[in-house]
Amino acid sequence: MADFSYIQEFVQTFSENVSEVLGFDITILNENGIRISGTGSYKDSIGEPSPEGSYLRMIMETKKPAMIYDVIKNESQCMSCKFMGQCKVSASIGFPILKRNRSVGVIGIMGFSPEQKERIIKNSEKLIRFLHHVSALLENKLLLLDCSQESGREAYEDIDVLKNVSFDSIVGHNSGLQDVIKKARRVTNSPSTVLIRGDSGTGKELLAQAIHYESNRRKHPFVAINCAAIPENLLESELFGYEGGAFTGSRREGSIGKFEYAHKGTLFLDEIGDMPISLQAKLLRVLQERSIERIGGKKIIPIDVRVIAATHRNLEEMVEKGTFREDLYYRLNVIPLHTKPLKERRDDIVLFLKYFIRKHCRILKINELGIDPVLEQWLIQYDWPGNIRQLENAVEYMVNIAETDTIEFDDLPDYLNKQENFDCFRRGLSLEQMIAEYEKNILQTFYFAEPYRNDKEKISQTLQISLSTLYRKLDKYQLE
Ligand SMILES: Nc1ncnc2c1ncn2[C@@H]1O[C@H](COP(=O)(O)OP(=O)(O)OP(=O)(O)O)[C@@H](O)[C@H]1O
Repeated sequence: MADFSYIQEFVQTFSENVSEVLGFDITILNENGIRISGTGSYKDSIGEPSPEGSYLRMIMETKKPAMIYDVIKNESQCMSCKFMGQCKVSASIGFPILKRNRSVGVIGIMGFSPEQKERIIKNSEKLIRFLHHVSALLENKLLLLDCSQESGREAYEDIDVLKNVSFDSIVGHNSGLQDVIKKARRVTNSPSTVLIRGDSGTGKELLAQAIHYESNRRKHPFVAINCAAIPENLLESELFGYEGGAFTGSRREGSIGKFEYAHKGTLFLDEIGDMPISLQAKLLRVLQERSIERIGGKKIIPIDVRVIAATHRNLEEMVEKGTFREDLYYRLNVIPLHTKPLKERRDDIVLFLKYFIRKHCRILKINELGIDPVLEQWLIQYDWPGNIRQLENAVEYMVNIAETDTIEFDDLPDYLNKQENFDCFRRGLSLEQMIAEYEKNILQTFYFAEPYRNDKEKISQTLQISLSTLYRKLDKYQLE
């Protein structure tokens, strides 16, 4: 479901325009009380939590608009605010932002001078009506975004894995996997950094999500960033954000980074081994000091983020070669978890096949398909280089392509065809014929491979058969 993090840029530009027209400062908080837009002095605290007990937070709770016009005397609304003594606001009107009647934020018109105070008091009704419209507009914007996300996702609606992930949504009985889950369960509520190691497509991100959604941070964002997919110069601003005008081409109003988005939640740093060494030092500082500085900014912004990092790289080797900082390695590797490749947990493949067949039949709204038992065995012994992701893609393909209510060999995708010889299964050949097929393939490969091409003596030596046997077989398979 969309929240303000999806439209932060829009909300900030909108606030600036409204502020210019009305002649007041504008600020908007999200449902966690984080400032997601602000003009004037509020601009400096975008991404930061607003003061606990502030009257804007109170509006979010009561879902009712409110006005203050004398902060010092207005005890009922400002008493519990930590910043009451230092507050420079002369008057303000706040209006809740609701989404389907649920409080998702609050917008405030803020006056500081006596003149602004007077205008707010004099025009309060009009301003409240105006804020009502703004609030409805923002609600519509979020709902529209939900719709566009939903239409892309509609087909997946019933599928467990796309709902809040839990450890129960991780498929697999394999004892190694269960040990990992057991360990992960124990550390869900700890703030300590987790480092998940494992090949691509082995469920590292899924495990990270399960840790987040089962932790006491679940109501706050799970933010993922792939350090390998973003160019070095952009990665820094993506992570830490920047102030307006921090560099050529940057947005006028600046931008908050993933660390700030993930405040109180979890930041998943995927492919951490690919993080440029120049950024590693900065990341280490953030992990140690629990605060960030935006690019071009001077302010220290405290952050409360749990970091889960993942990589398929051999970090120890990288440390030795000097391409990964040793101090960062130790800082990240506090709780190490390992996800195993499919070939080390073949006992789970049958479960995955059933799970993915069911999932994709539901997506296509067709009855659940069966699978040819010989094909099932073949899939179990197949060496899945792309792991679970590749297995799922293959199943998705087969479910789409199958013509009967059972998935057959003919339904296998071509890219699997090329890697393994299974034509023999397909045609229902006898064992003798299958062996012959296999033998022919081997001879063909050697006969045409560059270092052996036509060199029968070399081929016979390598395959440890006599030259005459080789001639006989080449003749049998008509390879000459
Ligand atoms: N145990 C599991 N149960 C169900 N689905 C799984 C499991 N493990 C992985 N998957 C699915 O396989 C796909 C790949 O998993 P994921 O993205 O978590 O892997 P990864 O190790 O983070 O991959 P990469 O390193 O390439 O980013 C996802 O669609 C995920 O939902």
